[in-house]
Amino acid sequence: MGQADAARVGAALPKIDALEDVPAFTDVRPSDEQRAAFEAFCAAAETPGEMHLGCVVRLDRGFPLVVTAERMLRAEHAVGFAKQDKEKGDGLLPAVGDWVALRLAPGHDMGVIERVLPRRTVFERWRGKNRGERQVLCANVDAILVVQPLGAGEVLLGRIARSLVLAADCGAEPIVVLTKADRCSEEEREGEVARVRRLVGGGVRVVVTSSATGEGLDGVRACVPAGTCSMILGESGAGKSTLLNTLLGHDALETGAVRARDDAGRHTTVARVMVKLPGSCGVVTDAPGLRSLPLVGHERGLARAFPEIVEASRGCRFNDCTHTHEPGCSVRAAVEAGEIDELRLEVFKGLASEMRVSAQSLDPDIHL
Ligand SMILES: Nc1nc2c(ncn2[C@@H]2O[C@H](COP(=O)(O)OP(=O)(O)OP(=O)(O)O)[C@@H](O)[C@H]2O)c(=O)[nH]1
Ligand SMILES: [Zn+2]
Repeated sequence: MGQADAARVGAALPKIDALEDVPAFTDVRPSDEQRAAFEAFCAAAETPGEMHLGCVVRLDRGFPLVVTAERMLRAEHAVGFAKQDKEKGDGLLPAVGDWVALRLAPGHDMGVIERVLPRRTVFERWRGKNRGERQVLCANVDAILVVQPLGAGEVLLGRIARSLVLAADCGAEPIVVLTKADRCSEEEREGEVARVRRLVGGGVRVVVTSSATGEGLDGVRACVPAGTCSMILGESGAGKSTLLNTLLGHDALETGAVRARDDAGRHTTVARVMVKLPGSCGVVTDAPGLRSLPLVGHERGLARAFPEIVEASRGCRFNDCTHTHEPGCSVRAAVEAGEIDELRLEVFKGLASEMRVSAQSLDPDIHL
């Protein structure tokens, strides 16, 4: 996109001055490696004086908003991105949370993203089934807030486990946030929290919240300390936007509202935003309510989320043991001996079998 086109699209985007809760440069911290990569890039650049280190804090209709130490500005992608994009999918396009080398030519209002600096962590999801496309939802994320509502029947353990695997795979800390606590009885709530704790084990934090009563909000704040970036993940209606708005103290994000429709007539969120929580908290990225989070090649995440099962499976007689009916299954033996929780094994089996199926349907090229 040329500067003129970019300016035209830019004019349709929210006015920068009207944006609230946008993190400042000091709220989002580059790692030493990212700073070093930026300096190395500048040293080799033709116009090092025009280069700025920046963080992508919003994408409005795919259009990045970048904060640098001096200012906040809209940016477009350097021409080279279009080519990389075709060759390697959109994994290289800047995502929210990305640190970038931004060129700002004298007299221009719009920056040009010349390079996405190496990511510490990246939360991606697969889309397009076996076409092997990945979409980066957030880069450099420290924790994933896995949101599930209480008071709507049983909490979906499979959904939580799936999110745990994805978080573990990307190297971010998973934290379970159970919303809408005001919607259920004390008894129901205790039962659901116990099931969730049984699923996630002792190493994962579980916070119970209600945006209606204010319960648990400090617990969420404690999970997002200053200088860190968390991403909020949960299906549509889980209460993500309401939770964020309550933490922010005003209605910054649309809740339960009708959103723009995409080409297929589905509701979609047109903006992906990072917001700075008030006080000594860090930033949170709001991801759209995702319909599906397929597991494809997330073996590392599965092993991290279910270490005791993967460990025990090394003793199974068959390498491809599904721990269901095979003789010589160490995992089932460990369940019978009370060493592995049966609930965890049930959930694990569902996710592992999905991953086996998805691996078979994949285009082998995507492993390149
Ligand atoms: N009783 C109660 N209702 C809540 C609470 N939090 C959210 N809700 C309601 O749940 C509905 C969905 O909340 P949202 O915050 O829009 O859900 P979301 O996860 O952001 O959904 P998407 O924006 O579609 O991804 C709304 O009608 C909220 O008013 C809560 O703590 N208690
Ligand atoms: Zn087995």
